[in-house]
Amino acid sequence: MKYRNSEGFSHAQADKVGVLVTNLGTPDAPTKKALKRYLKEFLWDPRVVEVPRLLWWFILNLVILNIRPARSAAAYKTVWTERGSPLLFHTSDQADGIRAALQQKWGESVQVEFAMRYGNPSIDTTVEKMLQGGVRKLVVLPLYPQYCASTTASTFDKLSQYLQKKRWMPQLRFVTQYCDDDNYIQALANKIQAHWQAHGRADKLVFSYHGIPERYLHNGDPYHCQCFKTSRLIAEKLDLNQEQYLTSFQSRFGREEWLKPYTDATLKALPAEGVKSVQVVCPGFSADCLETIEEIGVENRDYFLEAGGQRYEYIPALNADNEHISALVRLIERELNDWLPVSVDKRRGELARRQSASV
Ligand SMILES: C=CC1=C(C)c2cc3[nH]c(cc4nc(cc5[nH]c(cc1n2)c(C)c5CCC(=O)O)C(CCC(=O)O)=C4C)c(C)c3C=C
Ligand SMILES: [Fe+2]
Ligand SMILES: [Fe+2]
Repeated sequence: MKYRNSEGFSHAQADKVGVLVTNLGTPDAPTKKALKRYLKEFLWDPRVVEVPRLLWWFILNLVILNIRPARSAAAYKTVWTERGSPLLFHTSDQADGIRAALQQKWGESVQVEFAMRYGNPSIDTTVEKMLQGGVRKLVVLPLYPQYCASTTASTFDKLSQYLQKKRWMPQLRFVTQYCDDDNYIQALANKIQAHWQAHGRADKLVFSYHGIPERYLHNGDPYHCQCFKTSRLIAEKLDLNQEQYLTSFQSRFGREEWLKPYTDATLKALPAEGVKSVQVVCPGFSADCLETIEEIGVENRDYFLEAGGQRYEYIPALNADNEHISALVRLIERELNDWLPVSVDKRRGELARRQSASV
């Protein structure tokens, strides 16, 4: 059979609205074997590495997958927790927070789940579960504030590949970016301000984003512009002038040129320019993960201090902070509003009004 049927479908089942939040994905364990599986899936995605397939097959399978898994596993071991990978448990907590807020308003008519683009829980199994549960309308929010083909569009590819196999696909809304969403910007500005209150200010605030090959920018990817926009909007909220902050790009991979300035080179150069203290924040990462905890929290700290810097602080990601959850909920509600019946709150209010009118 070509298409997958909706097994167990009953005409009496109530329709639901689904909310799927996604992130990149992470290995199942900090081991060489798990890393090999994860990196193979991730780096074989043509949205991530835009290199002719045959050439890339040889480089990936004969070189990278023989070297990188052991190195990456060692790095993942340093950030692994009792709850597993930080990216996984933060995303799970975010979904819990969003579910609690939405179900308080709309009850069981909303189903909230999270999934990962690579690895587990997969988009396929999660969406299948939602459709089985009666979800007929689906909002997808990839937790990438800035649009990038390598992340956002790749998530859409994976979802649509799955839906292509389904007989009955849901009505779909897909959030492609929220780099300038006022609630997200405000949440980040407040997080920085709270850090200043606890620790004082530094000479410079560094906004560090995950990099991509510079070639992708020249081919029309808006990611670079959206990163600069996010930095500018946060800086405006904080009343910072151009001397007080900068934007840079981290996590380079491979030999070609990536977006510049590079975070590591910048942090190595700043002390010689008289910048002795920095605070680094990563607005593109909605959850702390290997790239923030280890690369920014440890590796880049060493570069800065070894180059003569005196004080280095990493300001954590928004993770499952209340303000982040409310910002994401408001983002989702914008997509949901005309899909849902009157909310439980409104219904309760209406009932109370009717009861008091009849007394
Ligand atoms: C060609 C390679 C890569 C591109 C392009 C890329 C873009 C990109 N990635 C993120 C977010 C994350 N990346 C993470 C890890 C990670 N990224 C790459 C490579 C590319 N990323 C690799 C090989 C890895 C694995 C780690 C390693 O081996 O060094 C993570 C962390 C995942 C975790 O488990 O903690 C995130 C998050 C964005 C936003 C992005 C483009 C904008
Ligand atoms: Fe990455
Ligand atoms: Fe740009």
